[in-house]
Amino acid sequence: MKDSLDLNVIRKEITQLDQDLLSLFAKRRSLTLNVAKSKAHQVRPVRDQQREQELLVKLIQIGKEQGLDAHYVTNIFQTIIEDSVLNQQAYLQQLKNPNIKTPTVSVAFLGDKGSYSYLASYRYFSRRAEEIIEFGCASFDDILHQVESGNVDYGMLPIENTSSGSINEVYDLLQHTNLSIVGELSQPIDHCLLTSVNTSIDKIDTIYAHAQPVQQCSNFLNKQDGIRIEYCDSSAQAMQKAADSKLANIGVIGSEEGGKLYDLMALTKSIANQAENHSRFILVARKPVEVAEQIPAKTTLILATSQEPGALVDCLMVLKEYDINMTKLESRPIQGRPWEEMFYIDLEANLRSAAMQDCLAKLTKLTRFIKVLGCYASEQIKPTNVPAKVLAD
Ligand SMILES: O=C(O)C(=O)C[C@]1(C(=O)O)C=C[C@@H](O)C=C1
Repeated sequence: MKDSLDLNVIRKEITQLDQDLLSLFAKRRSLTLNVAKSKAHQVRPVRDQQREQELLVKLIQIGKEQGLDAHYVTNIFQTIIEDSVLNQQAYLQQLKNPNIKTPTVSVAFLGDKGSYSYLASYRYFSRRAEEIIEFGCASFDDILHQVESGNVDYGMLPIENTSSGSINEVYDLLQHTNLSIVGELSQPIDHCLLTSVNTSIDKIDTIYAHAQPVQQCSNFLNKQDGIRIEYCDSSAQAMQKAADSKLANIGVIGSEEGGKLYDLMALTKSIANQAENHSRFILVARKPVEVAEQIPAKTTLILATSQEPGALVDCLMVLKEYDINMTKLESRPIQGRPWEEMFYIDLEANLRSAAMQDCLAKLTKLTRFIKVLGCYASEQIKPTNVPAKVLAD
């Protein structure tokens, strides 16, 4: 057979090319770190969407000349740029907060190895620490307790999901903690039906799962006749139980990545009701952090208004006055005070900015209770759009 059609020869060449690509990605990363150093010096924002758009348009044009379609090129480079922005942000945050502990951090999260919170912890600290001391917990309450008592440095908590909404238990716990929110992370969640042995869907009669994934995969589960759900405290516990069973009738809901840690295989992928399923996590610590001026910041407040008509509207009007965008408004009952609500508000603002300080002073006058839960770097990086004409041409 000609060398050009020999599978082993072709694969060897592909492997080499992929390794060359990795070296180029690493080289690009170190260049963007120099960009961050330069921006730290000049106090220029990390994000420059005009530059991103010019870059994407140029790359699409060059890609087309080499037979690569515009969407493929856009997807690849949006991912590369997102990584660049997050890396630069992590670097600038380290510079702004020299007391942040590295290279070893201890993190408490829900569940054990392979849980979504475990994966989120590793993802968040992959840019910030060299080693993670894992501390799996059985409840959200325990996570906060471990951080409050100084047993661990950080706690990773899921706060909302694009298909099942807010995680009320976490909001309620935040009312009573002295911890600060110091970071956030948006993690894609791809629920799969995993099994410990090679089997088929018609043989499955029991599924182990945590309540959240069950809610998020209700359409898939409702279509499976005669299946019993056995609720577990976390996805990790569910995966461990399924792995121990080694039975063809047992399935478990979890991520493919987490399942691999338990030697589980994906029988059916992407079983969530919504194809785009993301969870937002918050990271809590005993001390607050400062957010560098070059980075988009978020500030989270909790407040209770008076019981008069329009009291919340008055607060929202203050945000309008200072042109501060609100990305989330959640209300939760105040424990022990029937029909009274505590409001949780996420704002696109740096706590240290003059606008946010003035806004806070006005809100304090308008509310019965107000507390800053934290100010942290926003990690929700919206991709820069390429003009439709460029994609279509
Ligand atoms: O060129 C810059 O200013 C960069 O920060 C680098 C980079 C990139 O990775 O290409 C990243 C973020 C900016 O929004 C634009 C471009």
